[in-house]
Amino acid sequence: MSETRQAVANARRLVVKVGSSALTTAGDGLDGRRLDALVDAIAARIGAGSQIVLVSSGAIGAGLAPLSLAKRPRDLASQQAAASVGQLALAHAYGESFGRYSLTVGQVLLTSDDVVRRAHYRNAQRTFSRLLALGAVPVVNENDTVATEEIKFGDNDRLAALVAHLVAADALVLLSDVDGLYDGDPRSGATRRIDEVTGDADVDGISVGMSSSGLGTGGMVSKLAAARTAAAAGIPVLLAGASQAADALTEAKVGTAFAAADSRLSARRFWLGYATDARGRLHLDDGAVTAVVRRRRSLLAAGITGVDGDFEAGDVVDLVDPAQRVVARGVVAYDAVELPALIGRSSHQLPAEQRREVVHADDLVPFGR
Ligand SMILES: Nc1ncnc2c1ncn2[C@@H]1O[C@H](COP(=O)(O)OP(=O)(O)O)[C@@H](O)[C@H]1O
Ligand SMILES: N[C@@H](CCC(=O)OP(=O)(O)O)C(=O)O
Repeated sequence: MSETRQAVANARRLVVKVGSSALTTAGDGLDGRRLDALVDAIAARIGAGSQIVLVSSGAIGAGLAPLSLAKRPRDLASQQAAASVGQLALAHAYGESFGRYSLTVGQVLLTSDDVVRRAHYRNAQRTFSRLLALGAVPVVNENDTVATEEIKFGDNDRLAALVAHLVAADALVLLSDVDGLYDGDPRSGATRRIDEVTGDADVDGISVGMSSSGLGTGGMVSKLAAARTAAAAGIPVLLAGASQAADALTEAKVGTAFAAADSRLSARRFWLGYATDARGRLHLDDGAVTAVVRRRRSLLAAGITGVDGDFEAGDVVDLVDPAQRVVARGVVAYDAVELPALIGRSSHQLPAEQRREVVHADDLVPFGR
């Protein structure tokens, strides 16, 4: 068995994420039978000595039927109303289901602010560690009723990866309605499941699509991004079907395994690269991409071809290559309004006070491995 699968099978602390499509059905809401089967698998792993943090989607899906909504609404306010009703049903269902094993659950609702702001981050960390020390199972979801468009995590796959970092998990298990990552969108015809992903090269060129169930949000795109985030934090990931939860949580021989990166990013670089959102974009020419990504150099004004966004010095920006791919992220040293006069010019053409790097190498996280 691969080292990654072994690491998942042996992990002492795991984050398990389950998607809406694995727990709810559009017309009928929460599916108690599937929820119980998931809880059976988690309780067995806890019984075998592991600690588990459960990140569960499904609040919006569970709130539809009680509010007589036929399908997931599109507007934020109705989604938030559905989440408000559904989260209560979800928490109640987990309480009852884990109760069959005399396990107590604790609800943790988070917004991205809670991960980005240091004081909130530390508080959440303390709560998780105390819940686990007391033998409770933390059940996490995004705090949908207060999260506005800009502060929404966007999807619980990303939330799960950030929580895995926050609780220093040894493994992340993503459970969905699909039994792994396929080399093309399974809806588009013959495709093959990928067994193991060791780096970006293994997933380059495969077609990943959005959710098919109408209940999930991120589809495979967000699962791949979450796996990359966890890998950067040094955490191995297993992506499998929720119906395979029992196998995934014992021998970990099912689904797609994503290896953790060899070197774990420091907490600050992890935050910079993965936990925050960028406030703007700097477009780089090929020479600057090579300097920044391969040679780990600072970004100078000479290699920048364009600027988007209304950011200030100290904000986080994405660095984009000529093919429009985000190749790195970093803290910018100038306000957006200052840059147009500097870009494309080499240092000796600039006044002394504008010769500093646009993004210093110490404040830069290149992507791709
Ligand atoms: N390359 C791919 N491999 C596997 N699934 C894919 C791929 N591309 C798109 N998908 C779709 O992504 C869906 C899972 O995402 P989603 O519905 O958001 O799940 P969840 O609710 O578990 O977060 C699958 O049901 C599948 O239709
Ligand atoms: N917070 C939302 C879930 C958002 C979400 O990411 O859903 P999914 O893609 O099914 O994991 C809810 O509970 O409905």
